[in-house]
Amino acid sequence: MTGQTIFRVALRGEELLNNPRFNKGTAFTVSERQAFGLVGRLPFKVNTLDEQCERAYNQLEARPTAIQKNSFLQSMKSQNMVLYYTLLTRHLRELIPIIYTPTEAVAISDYSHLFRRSEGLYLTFPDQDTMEKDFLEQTKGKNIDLIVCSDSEQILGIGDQGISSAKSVIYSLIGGINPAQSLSVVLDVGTDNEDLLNDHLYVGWPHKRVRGEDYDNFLDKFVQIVRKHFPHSLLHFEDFGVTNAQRILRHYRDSHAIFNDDIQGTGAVTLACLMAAVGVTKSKLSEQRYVIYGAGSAGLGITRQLRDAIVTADSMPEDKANALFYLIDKHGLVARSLNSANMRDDWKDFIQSDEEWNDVKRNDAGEIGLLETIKKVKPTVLIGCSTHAGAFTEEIVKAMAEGCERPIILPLSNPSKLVEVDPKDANEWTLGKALLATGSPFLPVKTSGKDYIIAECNNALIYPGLGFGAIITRSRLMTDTMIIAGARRLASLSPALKDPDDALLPDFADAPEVNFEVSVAVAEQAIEEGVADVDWSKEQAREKVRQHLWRALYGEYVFDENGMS
Ligand SMILES: NC(=O)C1=CN([C@@H]2O[C@H](COP(=O)(O)OP(=O)(O)OC[C@H]3O[C@@H](n4cnc5c(N)ncnc54)[C@H](O)[C@@H]3O)[C@@H](O)[C@H]2O)C=CC1
Ligand SMILES: CC(=O)C(=O)O
Ligand SMILES: [Mg+2]
Repeated sequence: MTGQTIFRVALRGEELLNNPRFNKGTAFTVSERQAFGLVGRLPFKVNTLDEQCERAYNQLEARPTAIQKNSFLQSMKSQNMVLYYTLLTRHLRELIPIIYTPTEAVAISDYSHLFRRSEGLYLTFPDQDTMEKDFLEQTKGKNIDLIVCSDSEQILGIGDQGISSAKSVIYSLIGGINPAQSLSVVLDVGTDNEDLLNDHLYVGWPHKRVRGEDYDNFLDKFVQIVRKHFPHSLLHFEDFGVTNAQRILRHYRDSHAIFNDDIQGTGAVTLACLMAAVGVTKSKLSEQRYVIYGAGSAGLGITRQLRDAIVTADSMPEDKANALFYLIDKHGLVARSLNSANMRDDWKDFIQSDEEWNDVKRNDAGEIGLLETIKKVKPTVLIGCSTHAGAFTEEIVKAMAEGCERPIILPLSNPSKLVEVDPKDANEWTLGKALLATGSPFLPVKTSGKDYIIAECNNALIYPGLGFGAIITRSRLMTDTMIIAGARRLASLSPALKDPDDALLPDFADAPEVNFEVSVAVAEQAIEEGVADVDWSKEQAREKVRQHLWRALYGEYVFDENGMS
């Protein structure tokens, strides 16, 4: 798209200025002001987008705290979308941590207090009888390609509303998905967070979380509405609780293009990160021993993703590949002896037999902890998805370093305050030997005078590209092989492949280019395996992705009463 693109717009006057999608503020030209009844509604000066960005950035900079900057940007999003996305694009590296992790976690945890304006669709349990009507009200006349929904149970480990819209922004900013063609949805089935239930300003449904059959029926109603009205859409699930995430993905993924970001997005970005790490250590994924600390949606998603990659790429039988993984959750090592109430069905492929662990110290409850596991297993890879801040202590990190030359340590819990180990400490304790990546952004660290860049292993580095690849090919499904194709492409862009001391993953400043490549890889794979519904070939994927990338540009408006509104 260029600045000359013409949009036929049906809105005039206040309505146009109040519509964030079409509002240009002081950038409306003189002729547009005349045609759209804006002459007296705007100050004299016509600004360029550059001038608007400069002013907005100065205002943003004047806000002293990250959360104030976040609120400012949130307001800007509801006033002028092009300006919002342009500003973010121009200051990507600086502003992603403001609109996404870690600051967004603060905004989400204070959602009801910071609330100014609704975004997307709110579907609430007691209103389920009108769900389809409410859905159609919101999507009338729209061509929706992407639906991002969350039931808010596991929002960045803190539990409140507001994540769907933040994840949608990343899709547009990094992935090039037109925000007019995406819909963010809050599925409000209550909350078990007592603080929220007792907060008279809480904007959600103040009720204990609905579970069991009632929950399943509510969710099913929503999924069937999506399938009926937007059969080619991608349905993105975000931050569902651990008892629902995997179950729901399994239930629906063979009938619609479903994507669970915490399971599959995190699995994919971590697979890419580890492909790069084993490139540095000149070994194979199948030659590692993995300890996964926190075996919930993300931890188990990563485990399965890695296991599947080992089975396909390294031709290892599945049971042998399963045996490379040691899961640890709240009750210690996942072993046969674990009390059945603390065991989860999803862990069944990775349960340790008790005989092998007879010689290992257990706590009073008979559980085996992380340190004991590391001492016995001598893992080469330690991944944290536990929300347990500081769990990787000096003793644990040093034990990792004793067991292998270059321990790969990925403390992935978000936001930053929940990280299992500060990368600076892990780097120091291992004298710079550890290969590190975190879930939230961290500054480079210096050990023995040398700078180490800490890669951000966050699903946002890959999910926009995975999604766009599926959308552009109108894929019926989001298959494992499409996800692996995206992960491989991401891994091939790792800076560490050129310089082993560089970051394991590309920088977020390069996220748009990286996701472009991921989209192409996913689109090629979707066509190759026959889940795509397009009449162009795999060879055309790169050009098609390029043509369809959305960019924030004003274009030129012509009034047309039958135009866009
Ligand atoms: N870097 C990234 O891209 C991503 C990071 N995450 C982060 O990972 C963390 C977990 O997220 P989800 O898997 O979605 O949550 P989840 O609730 O599905 O899983 C958390 C797991 O950790 C376990 N756990 C809790 N306390 C523990 C402890 N003290 N020791 C061992 N295990 C413990 C829980 O029982 C549960 O199985 C969050 O902080 C989240 O922000 C999640 C998705 C993506
Ligand atoms: C990144 C992400 O999806 C999470 O922390 O839940
Ligand atoms: Mg998440």
